[in-house]
Amino acid sequence: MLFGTEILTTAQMRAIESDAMASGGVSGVQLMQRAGAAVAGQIRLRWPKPGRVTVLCGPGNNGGDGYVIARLLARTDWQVRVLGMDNEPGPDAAEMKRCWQKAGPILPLTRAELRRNEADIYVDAIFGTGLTRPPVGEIAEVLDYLGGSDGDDGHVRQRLVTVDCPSGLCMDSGAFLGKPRQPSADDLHARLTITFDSPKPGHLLERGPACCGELVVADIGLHDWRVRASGPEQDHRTAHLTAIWPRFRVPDARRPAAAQGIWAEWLEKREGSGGHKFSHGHAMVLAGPPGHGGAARLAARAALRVGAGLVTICPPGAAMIEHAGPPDALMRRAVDDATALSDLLQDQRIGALCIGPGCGVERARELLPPLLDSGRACVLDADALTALAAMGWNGLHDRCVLTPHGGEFSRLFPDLAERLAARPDHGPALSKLDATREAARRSGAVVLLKGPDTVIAAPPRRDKPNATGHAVIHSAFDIPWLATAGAGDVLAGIIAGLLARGLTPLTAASLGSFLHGATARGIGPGLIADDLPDRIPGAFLDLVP
Ligand SMILES: NC(=O)C1=CN([C@@H]2O[C@H](COP(=O)(O)OP(=O)(O)OC[C@H]3O[C@@H](n4cnc5c(N)ncnc54)[C@H](O)[C@@H]3O)[C@@H](O)[C@H]2O)[C@@H](O)CC1
Ligand SMILES: [K+]
Repeated sequence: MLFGTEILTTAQMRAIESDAMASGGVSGVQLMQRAGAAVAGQIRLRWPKPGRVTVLCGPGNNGGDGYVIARLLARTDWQVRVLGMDNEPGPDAAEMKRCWQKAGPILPLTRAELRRNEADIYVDAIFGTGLTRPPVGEIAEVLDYLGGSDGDDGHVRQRLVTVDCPSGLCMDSGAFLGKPRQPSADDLHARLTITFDSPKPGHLLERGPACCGELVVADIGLHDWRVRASGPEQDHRTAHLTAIWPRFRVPDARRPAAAQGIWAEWLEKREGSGGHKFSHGHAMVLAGPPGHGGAARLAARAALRVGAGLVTICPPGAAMIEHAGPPDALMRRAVDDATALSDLLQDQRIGALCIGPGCGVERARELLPPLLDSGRACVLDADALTALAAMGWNGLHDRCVLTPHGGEFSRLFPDLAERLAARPDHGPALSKLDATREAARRSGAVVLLKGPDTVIAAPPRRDKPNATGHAVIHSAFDIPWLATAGAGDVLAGIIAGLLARGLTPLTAASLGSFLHGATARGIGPGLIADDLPDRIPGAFLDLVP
């Protein structure tokens, strides 16, 4: 099992809220008051001197939160203007609206009204998890204004606090409904977003991280119902979705840092597991023809650095000379063809293989059948993925980890990539998470779709083919310098090394992705892939609590 912060889809969040309310343990109004109080509290924490705030309230419960925020800020000497809609919301929001109306008026939610008076802070409580279609008309104009389409880019951005998410953002996918999926200059950017109970996928994927600004996850007392909903008998409902993201604030008890110590334990070489090098696993990296050895060597070095007991690099005989240099700890063995690989794999101590980096597509195509037949844990990257796109899924199994970047993913799963790139016209939009899960289901392998929002998905369990497998989002928007030649080869090697050490494929891929990111964070801008393997030990040390 992997440790991180649990994420909830919007459907899961709604189900937990319904359970909580149905139990009689908490009412909808109480939840709304806690949500509003959490946002008002964050505003007062960051802007201790009361000023002018404009609260924009939408037609549903997100708007209900807005009315609570307005009331609480008005009590603490803020000058509050509320812009709202002339509609009758659900009972909880209606009650909060009436409470606000005892304190002040509701002005029309229009761009003209919004522009009439400048504010120190704008609170976007227009849409949250209930967004189902692209905003249009007057609301779209209000959102465009907040996004800076008047040419005053950054004018509102630094003063925008969003409730649950920037309105228009689909919280399941991180896409803006009705807009292209690429970044756009008038996307709504917040300085601060406060969400409730758990992050949602849209906070971590696509436009979410850039547009939410700082994300605070506020506890509104749903813990007991979330835990119940993720129990083993309910596992179709929640859990199965984990975030690894070092930059957002969650209630103390759920900090990923608490889990990092457990990871460190897994990585530590211990007496109890046997002092012999073979007891820490033997990984093999299949290298390619002369002139292409660098990528495989990066992978092999990384596999050594994550603690595999032995790592052997296996180029064709003609390329052996290229691998004569350091590291001296690396073993070398020629593998010329499929027969040679089959023979070598008779050695049961070889626990994991990495194929793809610098391998050459033809060679990968030749070596894949015996490798897959052996049933060994393996990482298929780069040229192996190109070979696989032509060969189909035959022979793949749940000990395989596929590590495509976006381009490789679209060669392997063209229909999914096409749907993922399409402009979403209703919510929830197909997410990178959905697409990666579907890819894992189709291929029967663990799929790691790379990006600043890496998604790792396991295939469904054999005994539950219709359930979704566990998935992990590793958010790395803060380390753009990791997008550099060879970084993917290092990641493939890290995962192969962790597989050799006996970690499950999903854990090896997720922890590998985390270690890769943590190492890059420690290096900073200017990083080249060669720097990464040798800095992995430093990242290990940081894991120790
Ligand atoms: N359910 C609960 O108990 C809680 C909900 N909370 C808040 O409630 C929010 C969810 O509330 P809702 O489910 O009411 O959803 P929203 O408040 O996000 O909005 C839903 C309303 O907007 C309409 N709508 C959707 N897309 C539209 C569009 N493009 N143009 C115009 N109208 C559109 C829907 O038909 C619905 O009436 C959360 O994001 C959170 O802020 C919090 O108060 C915590 C407790
Ligand atoms: K909002």
